[in-house]
Amino acid sequence: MTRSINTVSPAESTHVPVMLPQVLEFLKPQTGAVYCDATYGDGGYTRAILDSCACKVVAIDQDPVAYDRAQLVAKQEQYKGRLFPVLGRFGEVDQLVKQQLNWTAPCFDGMVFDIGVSSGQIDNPERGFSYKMDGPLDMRMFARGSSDVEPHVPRSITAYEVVNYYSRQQLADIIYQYGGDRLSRKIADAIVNARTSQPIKSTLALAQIVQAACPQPRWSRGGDDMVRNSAARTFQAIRIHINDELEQLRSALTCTEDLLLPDGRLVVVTFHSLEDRMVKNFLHRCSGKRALEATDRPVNQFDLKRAAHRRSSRRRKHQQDEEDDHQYVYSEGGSSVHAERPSFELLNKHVVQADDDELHVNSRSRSAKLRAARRTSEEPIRPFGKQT
Ligand SMILES: C[S@@+](CC[C@H](N)C(=O)[O-])C[C@H]1O[C@@H](n2cnc3c(N)ncnc32)[C@H](O)[C@@H]1O
Repeated sequence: MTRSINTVSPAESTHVPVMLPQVLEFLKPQTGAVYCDATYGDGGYTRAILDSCACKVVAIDQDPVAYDRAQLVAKQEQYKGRLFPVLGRFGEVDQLVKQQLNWTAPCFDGMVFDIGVSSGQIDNPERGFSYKMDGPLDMRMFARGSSDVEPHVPRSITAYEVVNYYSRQQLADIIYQYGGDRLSRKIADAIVNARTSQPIKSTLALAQIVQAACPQPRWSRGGDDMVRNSAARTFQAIRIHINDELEQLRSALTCTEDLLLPDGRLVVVTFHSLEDRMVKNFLHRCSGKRALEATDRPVNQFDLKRAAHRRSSRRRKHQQDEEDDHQYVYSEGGSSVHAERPSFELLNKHVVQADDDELHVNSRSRSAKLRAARRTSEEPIRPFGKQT
């Protein structure tokens, strides 16, 4: 297999940063300050932060290709001594900072997260993220490709293993939970039936199986890929599962309370309703706002027509929130300190979304949601429990 991804240069950058002006507006970079870009990707945010004033940036990415790219950028004259690339997962950002930089918390004046995949990852068929281009079923963000063994990144299953070895029920659960596809059982059936004759080896083979199981209804033509295309949703679901994306975010949010200096700013851009809900919940609890009411919860955008199902899933979510609340009250000894001594102050009352101009030039920004907050000087609240 040819592997053009091994050689990178800063000029190869293909990712158009989402809501960049808004990110800078909320982060407010200051001369002499130190920021953490927890999702370096193609470096769009990092370069903009560094270009805005004489500050420093710690740039984290779990993708070795992004890390290599960051190292090249760090050698450029204008960024020398100001950009610190770190290879690793943002869910362990506290450990990365301690072990790789030898810094102690709190150490950041601002942290920014741009959750998800970069265009560079999607557009490289060898990474296996795209249902539109043929490639191996990989989808690991923390490896260069399925044929690589990286000594310094975690070993994990690939999409090949998920698709060919997971049970029908496991597949249906993943596709429903992370892809929001109400036809998840039908898709899981189609995958299990197809693999009885021979293993499913490529992205296009998987996409064809899913699309054949759920042909695109005529009413759904046009609009967002995620809304109209079952293959897009199935690929997203498998990617989220393989890269443990929700758990990574949950753990990273908890780390921000320890790593941000008083007055430090947190900016998070998400592309999935489950992620946005997690960020909203975290910031609301840390800022002393009530936990989300059942009616506030983002409903699964793909399930709008299924009211009955929605009601039962709300009941499940409500139960989950009650469990979270219980855990919180338990860890804080039953007092409601979060309301009196909030660790964050919200910077935007309503979620920020891309404006029409950006939507026009970057369709990827359609589902992006930005939330921002300022760290107070109060003790961490850790609404998701303590870091282990
Ligand atoms: C949407 S891109 C970021 C794009 C970047 N803001 C830019 O302007 O170029 C997301 C990046 O985050 C990385 N990423 C995703 N999950 C991660 C995790 N848990 N730890 C570290 N990096 C992660 C991906 O590898 C990808 O490069």
